[in-house]
Amino acid sequence: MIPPEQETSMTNTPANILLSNLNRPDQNGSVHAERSAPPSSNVSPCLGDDMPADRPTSHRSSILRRSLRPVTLKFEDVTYSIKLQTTKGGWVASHEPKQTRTILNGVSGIVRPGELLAMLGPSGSGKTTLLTALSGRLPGKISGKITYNGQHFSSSMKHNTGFVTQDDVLYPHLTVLETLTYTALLRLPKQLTKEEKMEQAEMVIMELGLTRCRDSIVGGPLLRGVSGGERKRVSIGQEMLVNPSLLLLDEPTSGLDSTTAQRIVATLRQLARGGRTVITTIHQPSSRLYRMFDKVVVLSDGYPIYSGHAGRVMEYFGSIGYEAGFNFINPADFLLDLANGVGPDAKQDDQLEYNGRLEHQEDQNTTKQFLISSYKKNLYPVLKAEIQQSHKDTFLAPSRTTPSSRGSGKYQWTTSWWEQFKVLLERGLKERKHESFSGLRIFQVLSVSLLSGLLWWHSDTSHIQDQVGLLFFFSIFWGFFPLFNAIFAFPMERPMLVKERSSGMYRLSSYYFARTVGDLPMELVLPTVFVTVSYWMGGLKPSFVTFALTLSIVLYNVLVSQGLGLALGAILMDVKQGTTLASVTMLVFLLAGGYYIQHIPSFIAWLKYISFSHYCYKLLVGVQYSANEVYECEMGMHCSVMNFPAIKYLGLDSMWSDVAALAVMLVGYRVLAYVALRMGQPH
Ligand SMILES: Nc1ncnc2c1ncn2[C@@H]1O[C@H](COP(=O)(O)OP(=O)(O)OP(=O)(O)O)[C@@H](O)[C@H]1O
Repeated sequence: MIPPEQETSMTNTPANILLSNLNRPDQNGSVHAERSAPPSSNVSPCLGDDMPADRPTSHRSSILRRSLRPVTLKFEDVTYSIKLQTTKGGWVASHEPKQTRTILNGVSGIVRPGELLAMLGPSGSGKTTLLTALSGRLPGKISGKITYNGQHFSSSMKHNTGFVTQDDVLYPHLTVLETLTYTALLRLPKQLTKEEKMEQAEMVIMELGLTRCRDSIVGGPLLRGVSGGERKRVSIGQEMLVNPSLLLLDEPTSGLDSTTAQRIVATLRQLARGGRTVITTIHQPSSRLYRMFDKVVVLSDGYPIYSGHAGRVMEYFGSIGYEAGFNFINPADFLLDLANGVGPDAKQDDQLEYNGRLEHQEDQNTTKQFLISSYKKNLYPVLKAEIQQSHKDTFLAPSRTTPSSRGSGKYQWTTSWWEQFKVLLERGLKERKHESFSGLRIFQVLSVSLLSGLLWWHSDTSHIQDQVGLLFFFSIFWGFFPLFNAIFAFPMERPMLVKERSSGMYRLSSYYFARTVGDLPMELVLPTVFVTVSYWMGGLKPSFVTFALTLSIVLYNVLVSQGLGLALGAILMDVKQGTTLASVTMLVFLLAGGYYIQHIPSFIAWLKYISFSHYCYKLLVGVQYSANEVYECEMGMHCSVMNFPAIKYLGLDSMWSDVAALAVMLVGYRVLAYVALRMGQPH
């Protein structure tokens, strides 16, 4: 540790600057008092709420105020490459070796509890990739070393980490309070009562200044809800509920006005001051924002050009020959120019002719190369020594993490399976009630049922062909409708599922059951209404038992068809592909069902055995007509309905095997959907 009085007498070499920077926070990672001064409070968030920093200390009793398990994050020589997809050759697989692109190249740094680190760099420089790597969510192999209190990323660390993605993944129809309450119910430990969890959600709302919009819906691209800044704070609040020791945020200020952006960064700084380690990527911070950062990592094409104390950045670049001059009041502008290879004296592109621009490009590359090699020569050795020194410290003085938060021991879910199921079910019903009970859907079903009732108005066995047609229509309509609705379920929910599962919020099985059960009421109410209307209007057998059996068969068919839709959605995870495949499938089922064609060549007749509509149709006909029933086959002549060609072709014996075939499909499609979902999910 360098005594402060010596700092000023040291020569301004880059290495010394960094050494003094790295030693600035005290052993516990707490940062200087002047840094924790409250941010300016001249603007009020969420229509005038107070910011957390403006609150008197009596409000600071919340769990948000102090981190329970401080985390020191160190990353050393982090390098990450991806294999580029080659599109050459169109449909034919290319045999050329896949090209590799290095996105991160030897990035190092250290962030202690109480510090706010910002990652800066031009678009595409690798900020998000680095942030994702630090959150333990980057797929593929990362070389280098990332440690959390000297340990590798573990499942308990995952639950101690908050990750706020650039795009807010929130349910648009839930209110701010509902969003945070459901998150609290799912993420807070079972030792807390439901009331205590709800209280925590209220507290987060207060802490993040969302009180006045607590009952407003969150909204989204197609639905007006709270403002972008408020939405961002809801996302931060969701992570804050678990009081994470490590909080990572991807561009939390993008798209926001400078005042809101400042408010969000001020909140982050407050959170850091509570003993958390906070890391954020940021695009174009103003000088006001920049002053709130403790540390910065500057990336240029995936290479670091600076990693250290934010306040010493000008000194460092000055010491290697890049003085900011008068143009740069904002250090972030200066850093971004450097990361783009533009020195302070360089002419801007708009001041150059075409040829000049080409030369300018070369100059930029030379500048970048120089900055990268300066980093390697001057900053990297000191940073490495610092990281290794603190490795030793970690070894000598075990960190304050609780035993359960270390190591890779098996993680216990915060809530029971049943609790997760109940909360997810309730949340799903609330979020989708608008969609399920939408007037359009009800109109669609009611109008079709009335129309079919009118078209088949009081048909009787003398028009047996028409009656059988109505039963076939039941099987096809209630094959199509639930299938297409179910295809949307998982692809549309995927971002939410990935986000919540990545933070270990719930088991996949509890989500899956809650989702499928939640869809049932509407999936079953609509066909019930439909069958009731068209059955009695259409003049089918006036027997309550036959009606009840007909309804049960249609509902059974709905469940099977919904299962196929869920499976297609989960396998393809793409609505367009899913609906295309579903329409082909239903067309095949329609043609092979046994109504339109009764002389299908034997080599393709097996198609009907994979069609649930065929089984449904067969069962519907089977319950409608009994063996001793007759119909008028010719003028004055009566024949057994069992000899009616369409019914004879079906062969109404062995109806239990049809029920069994549908049961196999009912279970099989759902298991398939679950397996597909599990294979595509983070564990
Ligand atoms: N899976 C991937 N496939 C192809 N390219 C990728 C992939 N992931 C990242 N990249 C590329 O890596 C580079 C860094 O991406 P990253 O998103 O980390 O940049 P960024 O600095 O966060 O950019 P921005 O500020 O625009 O969000 C980009 O050029 C991006 O196109």
